[in-house]
Amino acid sequence: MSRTATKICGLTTPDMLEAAIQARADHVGFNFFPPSPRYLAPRDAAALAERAEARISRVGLFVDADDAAITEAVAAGRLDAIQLHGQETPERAAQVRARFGVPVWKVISVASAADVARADAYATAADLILFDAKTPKGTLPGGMGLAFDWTLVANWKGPLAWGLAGGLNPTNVAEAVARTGAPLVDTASGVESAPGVKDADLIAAFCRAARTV
Ligand SMILES: O=C(O)c1ccccc1NCC(=O)[C@H](O)[C@H](O)COP(=O)(O)O
Repeated sequence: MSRTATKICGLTTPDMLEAAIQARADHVGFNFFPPSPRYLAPRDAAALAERAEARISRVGLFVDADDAAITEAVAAGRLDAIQLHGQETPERAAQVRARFGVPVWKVISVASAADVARADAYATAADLILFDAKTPKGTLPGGMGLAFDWTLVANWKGPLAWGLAGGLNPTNVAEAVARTGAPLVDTASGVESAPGVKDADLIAAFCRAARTV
């Protein structure tokens, strides 16, 4: 069985970045959605990206962003992948991949089996599906610390690589991996002491726990 990959999402400071690198996380997420408490302005992403270059993969998170916003962030954050966390259609995901030439991770917000089935439509449009919890109307589409029913994606045999997000933390991530077989796990609020404030010990504990399975 191969090692579970980890992504720490919503880093905003050099200390947080170093903590993720020290913990041997595989990816860090830069959040380019302005309403988020984890928002990173492109000029700040540039400084983090310089530190991160050749040390850890950088995934840029967007919610229904236009090409201009993605263009600025891809350059500033030296992005290795683009995570589409909004209502982007398969056509839009394919367009983003073609235009920016980096892998596209499409988030599918899950509350039912029908939501999981929506992933199939991205078979040729994206490179990875990230299953995350569906959040209540009027709230942020991610980063809310909400989990969904993991049995809906257990041992998912879809047409793409995949990962699991939503309410994962150092305490439950090993069980989540054991129960779903997720090859990649992603967390934001589960490794924070307050919204947007990452905790180095929690990041280390999360990465360690994800790899124990
Ligand atoms: O983190 C945010 O603030 C956020 C805002 C809007 C869209 C997505 C967001 N986060 C995306 C992530 O990749 C999170 O890791 C994922 O939603 C899980 O979050 P959490 O339940 O807090 O671990």
